[in-house]
Amino acid sequence: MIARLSDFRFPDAAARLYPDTPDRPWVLEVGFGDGRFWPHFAATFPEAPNYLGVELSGVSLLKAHRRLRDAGLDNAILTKMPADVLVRSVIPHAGLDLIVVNFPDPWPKAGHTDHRLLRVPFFQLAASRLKPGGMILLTTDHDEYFEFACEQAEASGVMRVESTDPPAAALETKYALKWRDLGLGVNHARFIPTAHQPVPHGPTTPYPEDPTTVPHAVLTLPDTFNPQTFEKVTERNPGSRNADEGGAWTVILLDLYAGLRRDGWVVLAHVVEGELTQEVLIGITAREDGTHLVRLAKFGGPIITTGVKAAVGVVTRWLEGQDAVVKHHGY
Ligand SMILES: C[S@@+](CC[C@H](N)C(=O)[O-])C[C@H]1O[C@@H](n2cnc3c(N)ncnc32)[C@H](O)[C@@H]1O
Repeated sequence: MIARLSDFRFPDAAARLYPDTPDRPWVLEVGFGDGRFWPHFAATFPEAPNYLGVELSGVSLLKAHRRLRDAGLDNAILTKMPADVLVRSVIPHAGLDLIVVNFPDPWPKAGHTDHRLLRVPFFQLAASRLKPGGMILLTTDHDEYFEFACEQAEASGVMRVESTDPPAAALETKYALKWRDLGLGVNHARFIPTAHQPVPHGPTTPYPEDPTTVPHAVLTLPDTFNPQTFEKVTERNPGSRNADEGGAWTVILLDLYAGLRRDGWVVLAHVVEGELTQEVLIGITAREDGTHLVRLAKFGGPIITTGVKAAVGVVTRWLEGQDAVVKHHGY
């Protein structure tokens, strides 16, 4: 099954995601590519563990989905988003038994190591999300990234490193076969948490069922409001040190569209928060009492983050700049 970010809870629970098999171990694979690892690895268990796969590539997602469906792996969920977002916002504390990373992108160029997944912050996050006895398995052909990851795990203060042989299934992935054909060897390590300090999930919530709690504002537009052009608007916030108050965000209002069916407009906004980006629509709709409602639309399945609430604020402030008078802030 394929899940979108908006299909999850923040944090979620294995019992909700896998209602038929809630008591099985829970395995996360990061960057599953075309999905060859899981059918091989799952077959080494008497019953397939619950599986969550996260990938950035939509093409890979579809290939892997077909492969897992054909293998009859019903308790497998695939999702397309950055791994960091999934692990931080969706995975509960002490939720996972295993995190598998096979042949992660090595970002080999000088100055690009900040793009690597396996750095101190990810190890600390992973230690918080793994159960006692859980671990991360890394298999990679890239010697330099392997050493870097081992150093980062030690530096995290919450992981110990064991070098062992990779599971056979990790040698059957598309990249494993590619490196094998080139005659290259692989490195494998287990990263085992030595502490499970909780890392907060942040203030993310699903799109509310109750419309009154959707981020919004109520305002009066001047009679003269009839925009014929729109200049892009960008606002940035460097973020709070307190993760529960949300991190840095950038909001770009890209365009404004007039409704043809009823009195109103829609703003297209691009919201960036670390690895997470969302394109959201914010409606500006006439109400019976003559005021207008500025509200985040459900279209596109947005989740409510600090940056998405801020986007409603950016639209509201832009309208104030067009002489609107705000009656109520609800964001
Ligand atoms: C070198 S490929 C390896 C694919 C597969 N594991 C294999 O062994 O064949 C790395 C994969 O990780 C994915 N990826 C890179 N960064 C990611 C991230 N932050 N979150 C999720 N997937 C990511 C890429 O899209 C790519 O498919």
